[in-house]
Amino acid sequence: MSLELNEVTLTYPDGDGRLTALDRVSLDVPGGTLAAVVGPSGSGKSSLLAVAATLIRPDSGTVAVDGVRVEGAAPARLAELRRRRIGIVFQQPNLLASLTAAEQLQVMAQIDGRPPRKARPRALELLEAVGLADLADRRPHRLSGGQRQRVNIARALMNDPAVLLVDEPTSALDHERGAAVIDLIARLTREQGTATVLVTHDRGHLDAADQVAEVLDGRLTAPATTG
Ligand SMILES: Nc1ncnc2c1ncn2[C@@H]1O[C@H](COP(=O)(O)OP(=O)(O)OP(=O)(O)O)[C@@H](O)[C@H]1O
Repeated sequence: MSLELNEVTLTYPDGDGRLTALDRVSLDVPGGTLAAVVGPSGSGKSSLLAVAATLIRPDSGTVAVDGVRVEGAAPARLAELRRRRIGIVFQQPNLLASLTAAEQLQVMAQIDGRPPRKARPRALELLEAVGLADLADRRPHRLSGGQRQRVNIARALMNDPAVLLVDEPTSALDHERGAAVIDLIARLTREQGTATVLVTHDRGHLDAADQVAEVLDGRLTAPATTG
């Protein structure tokens, strides 16, 4: 399990010219490793995650998810790669109001063509891993913000992804709950063996990371290994 970006450049149309959002960015995240990417607003963090998630194709450079090269892959192959090998945790949990916590996870199996009922044991196991074993049958309106974010994280792990991409998961949480969510992501990264990229603008969250890279104007500093 790994994520590798090599010399990735991404530009967007900008008036008559192009704006360079990522400038020859390289990042190598082995399985079981948490890489934090920090940087100010507009520096390119979301663009980096979108490229790693295979949602945007870069202008140049290569991306490999779990050893599978993304360039030139047919759209159907990319969709399968996203479904099976990539877990994404967005800032906002975006849970479905009518489903219980366990069902939010089971639906991921259904999307992947597997019977949701058979996926229930794995859903309950993951809810236990994120500390929500007792709340599996609650709907989102009866969960706190931190609990919803935990469901969101467990859901991203439902299809056993090789790569876990996490975008500012603590923006809606107070500092203490935010720190607990980051510690949880670090622990799950080790337990599940995912290659995890965590994007944050909050430097208070970096202790839990194995690598820290800073992005400034689309350029990434070489990741420093922490701890
Ligand atoms: N779809 C787009 N079209 C044109 N320009 C874009 C687009 N998306 C992002 N940009 C520009 O690319 C640059 C990088 O944006 P990006 O969203 O990746 O930064 P970010 O670090 O994630 O910012 P934030 O922390 O505010 O989310 C910015 O200058 C932004 O304005």
